[in-house]
Amino acid sequence: MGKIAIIDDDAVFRVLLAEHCKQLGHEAELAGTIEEGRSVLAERPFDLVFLDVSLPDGNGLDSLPFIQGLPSSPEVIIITGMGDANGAELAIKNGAWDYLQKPLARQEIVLHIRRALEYHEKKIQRTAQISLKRDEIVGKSKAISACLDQVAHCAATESGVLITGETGTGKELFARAIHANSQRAAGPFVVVDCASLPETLVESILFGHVKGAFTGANSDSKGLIEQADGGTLFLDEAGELPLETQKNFLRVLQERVFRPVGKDREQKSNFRLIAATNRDLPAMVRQGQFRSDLFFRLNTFTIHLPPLREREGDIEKLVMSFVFTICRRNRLPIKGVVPETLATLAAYPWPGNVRELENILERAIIADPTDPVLYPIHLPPEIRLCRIRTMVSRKSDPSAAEVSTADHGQPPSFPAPEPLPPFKEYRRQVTADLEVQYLRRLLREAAGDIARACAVSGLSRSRLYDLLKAHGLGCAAESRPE
Ligand SMILES: Nc1ncnc2c1ncn2[C@@H]1O[C@H](COP(=O)(O)OP(=O)(O)OP(=O)(O)O)[C@@H](O)[C@H]1O
Repeated sequence: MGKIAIIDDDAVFRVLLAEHCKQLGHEAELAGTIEEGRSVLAERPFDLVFLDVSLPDGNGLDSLPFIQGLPSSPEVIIITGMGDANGAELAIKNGAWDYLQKPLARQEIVLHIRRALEYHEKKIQRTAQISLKRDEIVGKSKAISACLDQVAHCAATESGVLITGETGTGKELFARAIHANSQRAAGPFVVVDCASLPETLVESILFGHVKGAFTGANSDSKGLIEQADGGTLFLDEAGELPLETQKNFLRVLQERVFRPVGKDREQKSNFRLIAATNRDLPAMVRQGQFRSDLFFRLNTFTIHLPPLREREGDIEKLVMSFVFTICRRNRLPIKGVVPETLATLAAYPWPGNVRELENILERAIIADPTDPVLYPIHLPPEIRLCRIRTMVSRKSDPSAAEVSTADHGQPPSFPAPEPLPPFKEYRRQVTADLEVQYLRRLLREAAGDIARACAVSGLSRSRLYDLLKAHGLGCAAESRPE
């Protein structure tokens, strides 16, 4: 017996659909708005959700990520009264089970319910069977958990996988996780970096060559495709594959045979293909830069890795993990990280994603290896200024702050987007923030000894007290000597 939720503002349709569900032996819960639907779904686990697109309080499609992020991971069937090809495409791309248009015949509904529930049951069993090895993948956000579910699903199959996502989001890491959790784990994982294949040697690198095939071929050489026999071939930056090589590669994918340069016989290689790209392959297909037949071969199952700025709560976990490994690697005591540093890192949009975060932390740690704590002052100015900019714009216009933190992955650029605060206010905020950071570090290094703090900073005692008072730091104001 399945548990089905129906979210639709058409009361007659809702009740009729619920009747059909009950006749099939399933339970049905009803909701007429997105808000009602969310509270129904939050109360207990569901296997299947019928979701209307136009609801009185918004577009049902916007709730897809919420529904798919639920622990029971229900299948979703989108229903609508109006034909909406774009909405249908969006729904399917976002993992909806199907997209149906009213009016619906009973038989059609019955078939969809049966299929979706069958699939859901198998999915749950499979996920329970696979306990994913994910040692190196840090993060627990809904967005990344959904990707890990897909990794578990792919690892249990032999199908090709296309991993998409911005640079540095972890495409290779996820490809390795699929391999490590698959039946081919004991076999090789061979990386083809399509972006750095020298044009004249592409065939030889991929397919291998025999001795004497060309000038400089002094011995037989195995190509990457042969090396991947029994394991996984990872085609990194697949969008960079030259058109001529795409044609040859297609044949290898269709038949799993290849011919080394200079050899007259074809050879077989039993490999599983995983490809990755940060390019928009469908657009490249439209522009004639990527073969559509190859694209359809690669695109059997797609995992889209979200950018770091969309993984809520993961930055903190990644920072802790990287600080630990970087300190270990450099034989340093493990540094502490103050909340202000985490807040500063969380406010930055990370166009280079996890790789950029790792590099920034490495630089920050190495730059001041003796300090046992990582403060915002250790971070590059563009990252610190990003948070300050957000705080300033939030003060001058609360709605503008939302916009500036989302920032769509663009590196921070100045001048800041509208509304720009008056220069004086902006400068005051920036200066105040830097002063606070400086004073905190000064007090810590001087271990609270004001005379020492004055000596280190070059500030007079009264100026130091004024600054501490202005920023509300410690009880210095009360203990100030007259
Ligand atoms: N979730 C994660 N947890 C821990 N480390 C991660 C995570 N995601 C990425 N990394 C690390 O970030 C770096 C970049 O990852 P990776 O090379 O897999 O990204 P990519 O998407 O393939 O990048 P590109 O598109 O530039 O090739 C690696 O050092 C990887 O270990």
